[in-house]
Amino acid sequence: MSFAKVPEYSAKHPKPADITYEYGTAGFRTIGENLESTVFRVGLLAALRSQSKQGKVIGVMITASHNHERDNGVKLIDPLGEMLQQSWEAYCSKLANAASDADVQSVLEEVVRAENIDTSIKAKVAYARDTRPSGPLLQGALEDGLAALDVDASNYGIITTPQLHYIVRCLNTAGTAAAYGEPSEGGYNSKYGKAFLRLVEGKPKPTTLHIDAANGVGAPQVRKLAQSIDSPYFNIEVHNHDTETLGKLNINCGADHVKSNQHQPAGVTIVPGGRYCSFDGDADRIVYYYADESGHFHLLDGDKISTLVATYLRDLVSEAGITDLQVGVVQTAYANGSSTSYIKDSLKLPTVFAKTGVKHLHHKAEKMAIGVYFEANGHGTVLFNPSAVDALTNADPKTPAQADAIQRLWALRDLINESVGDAMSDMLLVETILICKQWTLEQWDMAYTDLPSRLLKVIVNDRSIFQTTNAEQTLTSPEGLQDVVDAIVAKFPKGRSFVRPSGTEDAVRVYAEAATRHDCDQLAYTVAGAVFDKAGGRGERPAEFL
Ligand SMILES: CC(=O)N[C@H]1[C@@H](OP(=O)(O)O)O[C@H](CO)[C@@H](O)[C@@H]1O
Ligand SMILES: [Mg+2]
Repeated sequence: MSFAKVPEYSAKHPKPADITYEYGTAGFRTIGENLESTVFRVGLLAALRSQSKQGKVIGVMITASHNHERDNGVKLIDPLGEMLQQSWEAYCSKLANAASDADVQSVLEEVVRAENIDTSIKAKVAYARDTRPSGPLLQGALEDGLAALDVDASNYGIITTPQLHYIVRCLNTAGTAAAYGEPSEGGYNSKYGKAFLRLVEGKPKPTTLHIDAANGVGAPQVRKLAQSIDSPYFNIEVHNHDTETLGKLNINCGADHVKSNQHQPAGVTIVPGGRYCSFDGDADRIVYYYADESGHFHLLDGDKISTLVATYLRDLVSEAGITDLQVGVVQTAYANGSSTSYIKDSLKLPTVFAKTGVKHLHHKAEKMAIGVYFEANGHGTVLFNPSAVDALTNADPKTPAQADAIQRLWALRDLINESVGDAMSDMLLVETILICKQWTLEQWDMAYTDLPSRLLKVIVNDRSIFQTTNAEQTLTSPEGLQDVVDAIVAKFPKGRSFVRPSGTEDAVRVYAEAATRHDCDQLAYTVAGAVFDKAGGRGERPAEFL
C-alpha cells in the first residue's frame, strides 16, 4: 500500500481550522457537517488497523446514537466486534487534528512505524450508518478514505450499531471453531431468533411488547427481526418508527430520554398491564417500563436488566450442577445504590465498578467467568469467558434437569450478542426470562426498590479541568471541589453524589441519589450549584430546588 493518493483525496475533505477533535467515550461525536474530514481520516486509520491485525476486518460505524439528529459520530470496531483498542484512540485524535494534508500523511507514517505495520497486507473494512441526514455525506467521506488506501471495503447499509459489531465478529471468525454466524442482517435475525424460540417454545405466550424505536434505525430492523422470528412469542408493536421525517430522531422519545426524564416517551400511550420498552437512536441501549394500577410510571433500567439476567444465569448454573462457574456483575458509579446492595447482599454475587463507557465495563466483565455488564442507561451484555465455555463443555449432567439447564445455558449464549450491548438481543434475553418465569414487568420490578436518583448537566468554561479517580467517583481536580461535594453529601441520609466530565458532550455531569425524592433533588442541585460556582459555570446556574 502506498500513501500516494492520500493528499489528493484528503484535499477533498479539509479539516475545519477552528475545531479540535477527540476520540471520546464512544468515538468522535459532534455536529454532523463538522465531521467530514474526521470520517475520511477514520477510513485511513481503519485500513492501518486492519493491516496491524494481519488483514482482519475492521468495522466503521457512523452514528451519534441518542444524541441530537444534527449530530453525528464515527467509531472503529476491532476484529471480535469489540470497541477499538484504547491505545489506538490517541492515533485517531492525532490524525483527526492533523492540520494539513501533508500532516495527515506524516501521522499515518508515524502510526506505521510505531505499530510496525506491514503495509503490503490487503486491508479490509466493513462499514454502516444509522438514519441521520448527515449519514450519506459522511459515508462518502469514509469511502474516499478507504479508496485512498485501496481497501477491500463492504458497505452494510443502514443497520444498528450492534448489528455491525456482530457482522465484524462473524467475518473474522468464519470457518473457525469460534464461528459466530452468517455475516449479514439476515444471519443476525436468524441466529438470535432461533436461539430465542429454542428457549421459549412450549411456554405460555406473552402479551404484546410495545417498542419505542426513537424514530431511529431500530424501527425497521426490529420489524425485520419480528418477520424472521414469525411467532406469537414475539408479538410486537413498534412506535416512533418514523425515520423519514426530519427532526424526529430521539426527540422526546428513546431510551436515553426515558431514562433521563423517568417518564414515558411521546408517541406511546401506556396503560396498566401493558409491556413497554425503548431503544436509543442506534439500538444499542434498551430500557423497559410500565404503569402500575394507579397509572404511575415505573422504569426498569440497565440495573434492573442486569440483576434479572444475573439472577437467571446464577440459578441456571446451579440447576446445571456446575459448582465452579461464577457469575459476576460489572456496573458503573451511575448504578442505583439499591441495585448494588441487592447484587451483593441478596444475590451474593461479586460486583465491581468500572469507568463510564461500555469499553471499560467490557474489559472488566472479560475477567469474570460469566460477566454481566450494564450501564444504568440500558447498554450492556453478558460475556462467557473461555473458562465458562470449558465448564459447559466438560459438564457431566447427572439428571435430565441438569442436562436441560446446560442446554439452556448454551442457547442463552447464542441469544446474547457478546460483541457489544445490543437492544434487540437484550430484548430477546429479557423476554426469554420473563416468559420462562411467567413474570409481568411489575413482578420483575419487585426484586428491589430504586433509590430516587437525579442526573444533571452543568455547562462550564473548560471541562478538561475536571479529573477523577476511584472509578470516576472522586474528583482530583479542580482542587478542593471534592471536599465541598463530600460536605454536602454528608447532610443527606443515604446520600451519594459524584461529578465527572462527560466524554460525549461539552458538559460536566452531576449524579445524586438519596433516601427521598426531595432530598435527592436538593442534593443534586446543591452539588450542581457548587460546581457551577467553583469551576467556571456558564449560562444559567442550576437552581431548580434552591
Ligand atoms: C451518564 C451516562 O449515561 N453517560 C453515557 C454517555 O457518556 P458520557 O461520558 O457521560 O457523556 O454516553 C456514553 C456513550 O453512549 C455512555 O456509554 C455513557 O453511559
Ligand atoms: Mg446508542
